[in-house]
Amino acid sequence: MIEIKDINKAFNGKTVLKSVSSTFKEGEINLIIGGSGTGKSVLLKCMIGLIKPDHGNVLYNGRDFYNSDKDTKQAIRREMGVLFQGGALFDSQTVEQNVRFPLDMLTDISPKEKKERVDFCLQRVGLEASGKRMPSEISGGMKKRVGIARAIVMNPKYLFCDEPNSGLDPLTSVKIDELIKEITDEYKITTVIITHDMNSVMEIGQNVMFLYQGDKLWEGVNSDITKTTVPELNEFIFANKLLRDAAKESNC
Ligand SMILES: Nc1ncnc2c1ncn2[C@@H]1O[C@H](COP(=O)(O)OP(=O)(O)OP(=O)(O)O)[C@@H](O)[C@H]1O
Repeated sequence: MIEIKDINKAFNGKTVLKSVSSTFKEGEINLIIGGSGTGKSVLLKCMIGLIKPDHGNVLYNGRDFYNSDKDTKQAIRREMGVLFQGGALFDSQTVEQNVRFPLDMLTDISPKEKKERVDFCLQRVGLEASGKRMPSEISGGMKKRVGIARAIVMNPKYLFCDEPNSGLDPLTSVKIDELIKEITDEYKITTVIITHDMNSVMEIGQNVMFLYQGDKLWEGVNSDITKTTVPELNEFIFANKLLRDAAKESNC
C-alpha cells in the first residue's frame, strides 16, 4: 500500500499539485487520470523520488519515504519497478541486456541467477524467443513488454507505469493492460498507472483518481465513474463518443 498525504508542488511560483492525498491499494490497479498538464506525471515523480514535493508525505507500507534515512530510502527504491513512457529502452543493447540492467546495477547475484531471472521475466511477458533481438527489431507492443519485464525483474512491491498504452493500437493496448493486471494480481503488487485511456479505466481501473489543474476532484471505483456529477470529470469521460452513447443508452 502507498499513501500520499497532502502533496503540494509548485514550479516558479505556479502551483502544479494542490494538497493531493490518496491511498493506492496493494494487489490492485490504481489509476491516475486527467487531461494534459494536470500534474499526473509530477505526482508520479513525487511518489518515486524523482521530484521532491514542497510539502507532504509519501508512505510505502508505513515507511515515510522523504523522512527516511538513506538505507530505508534505498530499500524502498529497490522495491519499485517503473515502466517509463515510451519504454525508455537502451537502443544499443539487446532485449535481454535491457531486462538485465537493474540486476547489473543493483544486485551482486551470479550471472547464472541473472540469466534465470531474465529468462523468467521474458517468458512471463511472452518474449522468451526475442531476448537476442535489438529494440529496433521489435514492435511498439513488444517494446512495452520488454519495459514491463525490466520493471518486474527486481520483483517489485510497487509498480509505476506512465502511460503504458501510448502509441499502441487499441488491441495491443488491451493486451498490455491485461498483462499488467495479471502481474499485479499474481505478485500482489501495488500498481499505479497514469493514463488518458478510458478503455483502461473501464477495463482495469480498480481505483481511479481524477486530477484537474493539480486538484484531486474525484476518486472511486471505475464502475461509479460514469455516474459522476463532477462537471470536469464528465467532460473528460464523455469526450469519448462511444462512452457518451453508452451512457445515454443505459439512461434510457
Ligand atoms: N520540471 C518542471 N519544471 C517546471 N514545470 C514543470 C516541470 N515538470 C512539469 N512542469 C509543469 O507542471 C504541469 C504539470 O505537468 P505534468 O507533466 O505533471 O502534466 P501531465 O498531467 O502528466 O500531462 P500529460 O498528460 O500531457 O503528460 C505542467 O504545467 C508542466 O509544464
